[in-house]
Amino acid sequence: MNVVVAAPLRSEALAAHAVGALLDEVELTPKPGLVDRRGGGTHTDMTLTLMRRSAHALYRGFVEMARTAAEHLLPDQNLRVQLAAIGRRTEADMYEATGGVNTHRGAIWALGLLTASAALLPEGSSAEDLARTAGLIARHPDPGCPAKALLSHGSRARAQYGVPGARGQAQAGFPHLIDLALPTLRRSRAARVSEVCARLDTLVALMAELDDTCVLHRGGVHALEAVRDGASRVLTVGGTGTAAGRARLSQLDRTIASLGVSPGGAADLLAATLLLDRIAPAGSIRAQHVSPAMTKEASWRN
Ligand SMILES: CC(C)(COP(=O)(O)OP(=O)(O)OC[C@H]1O[C@@H](n2cnc3c(N)ncnc32)[C@H](O)[C@@H]1O)[C@@H](O)C(=O)NCCC(=O)NCCS
Ligand SMILES: Nc1ncnc2c1ncn2[C@@H]1O[C@H](COP(=O)(O)OP(=O)(O)OP(=O)(O)O)[C@@H](O)[C@H]1O
Repeated sequence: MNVVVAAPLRSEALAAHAVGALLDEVELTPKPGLVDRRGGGTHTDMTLTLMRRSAHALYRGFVEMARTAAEHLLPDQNLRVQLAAIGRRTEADMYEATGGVNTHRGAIWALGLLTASAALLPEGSSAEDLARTAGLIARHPDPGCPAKALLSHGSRARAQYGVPGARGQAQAGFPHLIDLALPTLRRSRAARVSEVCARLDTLVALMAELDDTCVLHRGGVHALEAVRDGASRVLTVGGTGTAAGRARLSQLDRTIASLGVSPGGAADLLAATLLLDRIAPAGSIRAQHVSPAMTKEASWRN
């Protein structure tokens, strides 16, 4: 039964889910290269405590995004402008909480858009509808975008390697969430692996497919290919719920440590997947759609 929650309370509930999803992501262990319960991964400026503090600091911004979206009837340019301003204020909250470290910039973007679209659409909307509506919002121009944003690591990687990055992923309606990550999470659960393994499988599936600008800017194409190949090798032996998959995950961990890169984009999309899993009912995902990513993923399950 879907309980209809009054708009202000719903905004707070959605924001709490967004923060909860970020905490679930960071606590998940072992994640190659990323901050987890073992430590900072390949990040010298981040700890688990810092990531937790950062996630909590984003609550206010997510509430504001949800409230603003709830007041709108359409995912229009006006909403985009308002969300961008809130997004930048939320980034400032993050930097204040972390002493200037970029702990969640990509996550504010992805989870902010999804939180806003959940507030805009009726409760119980499907993950597909939430992702599509988030994409509609993201496709509007951002006139307040400061010129220095063009110097971000993601912008540079996009220009140098011609990949769509975080912006392109959102503008396309988060295809990696809908066609790959959420189906992987739910399929791994249905195969009765532990919840930790289902989430790790989801992260690894994302790492195997994503053009992650975090990896590209630190390690270039060679590193991205090594990450994707290592992640695919975990999946081809049945995922992290198997002994062989676990051994290959450890190997991937060592590869990523030696390359000194970090799959931050995959981590963001894992958190976004966990948010959709919390707020969109299971079974509402397109079951018929088969993308190349899913076909590839299906091959490791056979
Ligand atoms: C679009 C954003 C992410 C900036 O992206 P850009 O690539 O220029 O910058 P930056 O390198 O700082 O951040 C990119 C981050 O996205 C993540 N990421 C990397 N690759 C990918 C990918 N392929 N898919 C998804 N996320 C990715 C990583 O965590 C990375 O750190 C965003 O920060 C932004 O424009 N913010 C402005 C505020 C705004 O509009 N907010 C409104 C909605 S909440
Ligand atoms: N558990 C996690 N560990 C590390 N990064 C994460 C994690 N979860 C999400 N991320 C994402 O990774 C991004 C940080 O990655 P990274 O530090 O590589 O970015 P950067 O600041 O652009 O680069 P650099 O640190 O090389 O200067 C954040 O935007 C954040 O959203």
